[in-house]
Amino acid sequence: MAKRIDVKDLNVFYGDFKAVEDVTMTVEPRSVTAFIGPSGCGKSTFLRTLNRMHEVIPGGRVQGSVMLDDQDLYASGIDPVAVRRTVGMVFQRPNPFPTMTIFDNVAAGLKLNGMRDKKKLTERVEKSLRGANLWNEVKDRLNKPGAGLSGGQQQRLCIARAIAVEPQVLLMDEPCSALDPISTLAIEDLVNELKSTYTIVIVTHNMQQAARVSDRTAFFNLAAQGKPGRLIEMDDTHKIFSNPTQRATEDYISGRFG
Ligand SMILES: Nc1ncnc2c1ncn2[C@@H]1O[C@H](COP(=O)(O)OP(=O)(O)OP(=O)(O)O)[C@@H](O)[C@H]1O
Repeated sequence: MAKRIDVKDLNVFYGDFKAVEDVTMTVEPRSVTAFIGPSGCGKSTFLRTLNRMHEVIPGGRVQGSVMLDDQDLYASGIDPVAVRRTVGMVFQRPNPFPTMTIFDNVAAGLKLNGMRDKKKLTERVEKSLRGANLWNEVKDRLNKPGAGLSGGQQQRLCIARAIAVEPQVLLMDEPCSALDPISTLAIEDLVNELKSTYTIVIVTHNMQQAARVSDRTAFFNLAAQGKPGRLIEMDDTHKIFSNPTQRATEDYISGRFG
């Protein structure tokens, strides 16, 4: 199910402003790739190009190609909504649909895709909640609002919602930044489990988190204020954190800037 992502010569714009320049990278299936780098270097912007979410921002456009296995996501005739189904996303702040029940939060995407059979819906909701390590905590209150859960539970609910529609890739944009350390560890454990099924890309400001959860790490940086962000170095995570090739990477991971 998991897919490989091949990005080639990607430039990303907001109107006339080039936010990210010339990124070429490969993300391997069934692995976790972390994006790190100082604030404003374009990690989130670049992440959103991987499921065509960038273009929902007025003026948002890209040049270059993003291949999911052998399909070019930006080829003419590709439906961006179908892309977002295949490449799911989890955001910084848990954002369950506040008035919906826990069950309906997970079932929403399935219903949108036309699944009506109650038994099938129930099975898929349970499977997704189990997959997100939330089932045991919520199985007795599926009909209560999602907004009544703790922050960490809400984020796992959002992960359950994302995996319910069976995506092949999961993009996570600082998924733990609003969570306490215990919930953060729960999400990290979950990421570790999910990578046997999905290709996962995670943006994080937390170096220890990148070192703990990822197989590969990509370091982005700005050449200067007002210049576009660039991919400086991408390698196995242990190599990036122990013996990076680029001076800027070493300075960043050792806390000398950023
Ligand atoms: N909606 C937008 N319209 C115009 N410019 C934007 C928009 N969103 C982001 N930018 C700009 O694009 C550049 C990259 O921003 P982005 O949020 O991708 O960086 P980031 O590395 O994810 O930062 P952070 O770590 O602080 O979240 C920045 O210069 C930012 O000001």
